Amino acid sequence: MGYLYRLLGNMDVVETEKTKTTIVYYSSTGTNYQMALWASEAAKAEGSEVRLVKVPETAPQALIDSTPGWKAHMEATKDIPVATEADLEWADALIFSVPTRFGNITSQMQSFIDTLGGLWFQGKLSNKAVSAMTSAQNLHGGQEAAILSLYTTMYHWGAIVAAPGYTDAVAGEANGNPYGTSATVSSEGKITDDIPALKAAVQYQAMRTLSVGQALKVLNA
Ligand SMILES: Cc1cc2nc3c(=O)[nH]c(=O)nc-3n(C[C@H](O)[C@H](O)[C@H](O)COP(=O)(O)O)c2cc1C
Repeated sequence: MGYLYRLLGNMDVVETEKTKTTIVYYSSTGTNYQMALWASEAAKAEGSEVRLVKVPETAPQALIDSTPGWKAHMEATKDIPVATEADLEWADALIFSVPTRFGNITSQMQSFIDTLGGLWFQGKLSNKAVSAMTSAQNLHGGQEAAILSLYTTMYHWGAIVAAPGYTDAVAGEANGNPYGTSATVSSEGKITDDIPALKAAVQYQAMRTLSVGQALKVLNA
């Protein structure tokens, strides 16, 4: 009863305030950056305020410098802001995009997540709508495992996972991963999926996650 009263009492928040979406990504060769960018454009088109941020790079500079695609991507995205606790606290909806590495997320993303203990302890990561996207080289290279491992953390936060499922045809057409959009990349780092279908799936996932974030604003007001 108290919960319902609070919910209804805050309905004006849903009507009047823009949804805030933070898109957090890690990318070595540009795939997850591209997906994050598509999600950012889609969220803005839906009227959301958006922050597009990358997690800090932790790999040795010598390794990056010796890998041409990695080095070029770091240079091309040097002006993208680095993710902070404040970017996560600010948002109603969080979308993550991270490569699959050995069937898991990258250590760069995990390192950033491991700095969020204080925010979690204060309850500032709860009741946010979240979803995740990934890319991998192989068609069955661990995409689902990577996304699900990230969702384990989200459940600890008390976030609300707004995975695409099969709630729309476009979500199924790009690799059919119901947990989150997954791209397939060649060893040269080029996306081998049908780009319009992949982009449509990313756009749909972004729209769905921020819509859930908008609905959850009543819990966070
Ligand atoms: C150390 C390492 C581990 C990887 N592990 C996997 C894997 O388990 N499965 C897979 O299909 N691809 C794997 N890949 C390929 C990456 O998923 C691919 O490079 C990434 O999706 C590209 O994303 P980005 O362009 O955003 O960096 C691995 C790549 C590296 C460098």
